[in-house]
Amino acid sequence: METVVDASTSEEANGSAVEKKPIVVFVLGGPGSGKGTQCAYIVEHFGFSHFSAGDLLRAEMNSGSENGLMIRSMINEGKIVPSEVTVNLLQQAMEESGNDKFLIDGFPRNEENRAAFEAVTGIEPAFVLFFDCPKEEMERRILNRNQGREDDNIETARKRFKVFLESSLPVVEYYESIGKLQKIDAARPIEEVFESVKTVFASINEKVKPHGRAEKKFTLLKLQLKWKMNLLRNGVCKGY
Ligand SMILES: Nc1ncnc2c1ncn2[C@@H]1O[C@H](COP(=O)(O)OP(=O)(O)OP(=O)(O)O)[C@@H](O)[C@H]1O
Ligand SMILES: O=c1ccn([C@@H]2O[C@H](COP(=O)(O)O)[C@@H](O)[C@H]2O)c(=O)[nH]1
Ligand SMILES: [Mg+2]
Repeated sequence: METVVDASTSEEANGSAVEKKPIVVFVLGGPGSGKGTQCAYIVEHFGFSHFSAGDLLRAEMNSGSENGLMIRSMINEGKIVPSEVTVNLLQQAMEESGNDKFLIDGFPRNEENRAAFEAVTGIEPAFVLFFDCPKEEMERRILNRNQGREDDNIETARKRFKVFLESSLPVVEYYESIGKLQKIDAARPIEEVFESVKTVFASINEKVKPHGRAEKKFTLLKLQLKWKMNLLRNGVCKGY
């Protein structure tokens, strides 16, 4: 597996810094594999902002927005919500965070998601964490979660798992093929899983050093401008 390359510290041959891009880490894994749990620890230790695409969609669903009914029906069927909706929510959350280091949890879910995020934001992940967990263990965790999620029932869990195998695993395999995948054995107790996660982040920590305050603000302004230009150029998201 190739070592992680961080987009934020690219330098020209003469050593002068060119562009500081936001640092994005995608966090993938089957339903109930422990993505949200581990992200909370990563935030605490490594100063990232964490955005779960599923959480953003559930908030949008409950906000009374025009997409609410569509999102509810997709979530209850374990289906993948159209990219323009999810990318829009992620982009908004990233802009509003004031941070420039992001953990994007549960996204991209399929190839279309992956391509849309890249086309709209111009950002590729520094690396991708993949929580690898057996189906039976994921099922057990979902059914014991008890957080009032409408999709935490055996019927929807199985649909989500099928969609994960058919649509999300190919994305995981894509990142493996380009050397960006960091695979973690997620079947172990939470603390043990986090030990492995820590090792991954510690080994790339030098490369993902936090930007200074002024630098951070400048990065975000450039980011917003770039997104707007990408939209004008590509028109990827019909909803804008
Ligand atoms: N390593 C672990 N061992 C045992 N239980 C765990 C572990 N990690 C997480 N859990 C528990 O399993 C449940 C699912 O975890 P979590 O919500 O983090 O998964 P997720 O990957 O975000 O799921 P989803 O894709 O459905 O959002 C939670 O109740 C959590 O406390
Ligand atoms: O990028 C995404 C993320 C999620 N969904 C939908 O939400 C549910 C729940 O997602 P969790 O990651 O388990 O919170 C998922 O089954 C999808 O229906 C999505 O469409 N796109
Ligand atoms: Mg989650």
